[in-house]
Amino acid sequence: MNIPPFPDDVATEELIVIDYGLLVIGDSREIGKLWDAATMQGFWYLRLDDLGPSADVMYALSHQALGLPLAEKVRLCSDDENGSFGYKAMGASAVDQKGTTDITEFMNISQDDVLAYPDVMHRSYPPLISNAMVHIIRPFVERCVSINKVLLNRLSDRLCLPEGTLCGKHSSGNRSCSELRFLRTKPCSDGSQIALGAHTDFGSLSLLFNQLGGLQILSPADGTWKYVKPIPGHAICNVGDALHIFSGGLLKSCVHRVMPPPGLQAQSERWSIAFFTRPCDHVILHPLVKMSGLVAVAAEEFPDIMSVHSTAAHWYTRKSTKFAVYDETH
Ligand SMILES: O=C(O)CCC(=O)C(=O)O
Ligand SMILES: [Fe+2]
Repeated sequence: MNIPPFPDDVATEELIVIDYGLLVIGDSREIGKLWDAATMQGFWYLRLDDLGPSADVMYALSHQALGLPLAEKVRLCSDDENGSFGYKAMGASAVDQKGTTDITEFMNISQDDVLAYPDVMHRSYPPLISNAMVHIIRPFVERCVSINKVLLNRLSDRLCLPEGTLCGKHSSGNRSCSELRFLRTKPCSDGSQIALGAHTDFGSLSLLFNQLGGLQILSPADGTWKYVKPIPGHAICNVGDALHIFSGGLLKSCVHRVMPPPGLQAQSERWSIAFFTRPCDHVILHPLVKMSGLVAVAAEEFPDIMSVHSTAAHWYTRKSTKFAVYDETH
């Protein structure tokens, strides 16, 4: 794809760049950078040397999946118990108090369904997707799972939690709301139209693969919206609510949204791929104060977090319902 340049005259957030290979080998300086990013902005770039080919194949698949006729996609509207997996049409959620609706459609594919294929854990998918499960989707999902495991282990250690604590809350084999998402935003002549409303991510860690701008974060430094510029070869990573809660508020789940791509990019359709790692459904979201003195001290400052005591599945359902109707607190 010929990608028009990201403009240099829009407010853009500088994110810390972290090299995934150095995290894998336990480089202490890189782990320190991950800690700084996760505790300050909650967002960072993750440099992945071999991102290119698998992401390209996934973009092609996302074009085919969201290119299915609308009637077929509508038949895939989420009907699972947590209301997540399957299709979300453009306009299904409100982006402001007036009830203006979003202009982004999704196809969500459950991690459990991908890893268990051909068994079905939550729902089935159209042949276009199921035929790609083994050779295209599963290797990509397995790679995302292993990246997020490395990130969870490094963060778990820095939180002074017993070894493997965070990964243990995400063990595959138990049902979870973890999912792969394909997103498409149609070109929009109104640059002020919010494409996907402000939210924090509901799970633990999100990996985003973007080619065009449009993602904005509410900058923790000054509370204004700033674009995140996509960098080839890098995923954009962020902390979600579950890690914010487990860590007693130390790890930041930053508010973000999607706007139409800026500048010359506005003419293009925006495609994006996201992978969300979420705790297993039965896991209780609560600060891990008994497992880490660091978390216990941090949590004292956040009474709101101390009062959270919800399963991951319930948190997900409650947040996605709020997201659909617009609620300033989501
Ligand atoms: O498309 C993007 O860049 C972000 C999407 C997002 O924030 C989400 O799906 O939760
Ligand atoms: Fe998000």
